[in-house]
Amino acid sequence: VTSPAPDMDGVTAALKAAMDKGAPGAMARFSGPDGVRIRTVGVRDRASGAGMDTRARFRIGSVSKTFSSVVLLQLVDEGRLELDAPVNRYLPGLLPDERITVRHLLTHRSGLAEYTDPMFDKTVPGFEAVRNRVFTYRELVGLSLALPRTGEPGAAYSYSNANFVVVGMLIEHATGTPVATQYERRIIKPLKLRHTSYVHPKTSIKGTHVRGYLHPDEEGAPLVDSTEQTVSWAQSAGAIVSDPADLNTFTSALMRGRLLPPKMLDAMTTVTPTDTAQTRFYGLGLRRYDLSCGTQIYGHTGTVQGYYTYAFATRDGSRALSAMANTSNRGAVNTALGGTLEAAFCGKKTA
Ligand SMILES: CC1(C)S[C@@H]2[C@H](NC(=O)CCCC[C@H](NC(=O)C[NH3+])C(=O)[O-])C(=O)N2[C@H]1C(=O)[O-]
Repeated sequence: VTSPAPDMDGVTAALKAAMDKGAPGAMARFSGPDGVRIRTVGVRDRASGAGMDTRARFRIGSVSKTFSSVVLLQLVDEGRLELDAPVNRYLPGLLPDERITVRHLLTHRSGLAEYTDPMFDKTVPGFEAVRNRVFTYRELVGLSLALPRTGEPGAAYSYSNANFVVVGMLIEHATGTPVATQYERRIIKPLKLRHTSYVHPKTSIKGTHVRGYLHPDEEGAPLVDSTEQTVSWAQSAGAIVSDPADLNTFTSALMRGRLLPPKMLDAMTTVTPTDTAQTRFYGLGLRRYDLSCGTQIYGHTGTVQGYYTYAFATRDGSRALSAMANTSNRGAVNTALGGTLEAAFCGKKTA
């Protein structure tokens, strides 16, 4: 079955809509059987006026969770961790409930509370309070445990960065190395992701990069340049830097089975619904979106101060799209940017 050609006019329209809603710029890169298509709108740097550029790096936020999930699932495949083992078997005393398992973390069903809700309740003050801070994993887990749990282990999906902070702790416990080493050895080097890095707690982004701009809560207040930050509030839940080409390489390679053996990839892509409409699903550190044309795409979304990201591929890895807009705290921008997915994977709408 031949797949539909991407509707790149539709992708451009979605990027322009993201700008209309408040993004200084946006970009998308599609990789498919007929090659690569790129589109850019607006600027990657408001001060210099430098145009958006698909060779520029940016913060991918929670797309990092899929990188962390791949490393953890490789460790499971190597017999060094067990998916259905209690987290406390590996990290004694860390969590107050022995029933919370490794799988509960990867599916956001642990009941661990989302500490970024209070942290970023006031968007700019919250960001300024942490942008140069360096947290330990245990401090972040402590912030979550200070809040009421969201449910019983295994009961309901409730997204929390805390889950993937603990995933980072498990990776470091099982390997005796920092997560950065594992990303490099297991994903970045094998896939030759030359513009992907985990530089926590450094605040700068090396090479050509996109500057990110945070919308304050107060309507009409000037944008805040949020490019430089440690992202220590997220770490293994959101601190990776990458670019569109590397993200497409990553999602395609993952779906083609280059990072995980078939049974582990099947486990990762076994999903449950996260919305009542049953078009949004979550597996093990991986989202599945069911598009209007029947195509199912797998990947992750990201929201980090100044950057919205989508990084998805088809189940056979033959088609991939990554899209980014350099603003955040502006839901309408995120929604508009999401329009690139339907255009890219479903092609031109027939009348
Ligand atoms: C589930 C999400 C959306 S939130 C989660 C993670 N990002 C964060 O936890 C940061 C949230 C605050 C970001 C900030 N918002 C505020 O400060 C609002 N007061 C902004 O918009 O820059 C990520 O990335 N994930 C997204 C994901 O997985 O798509």
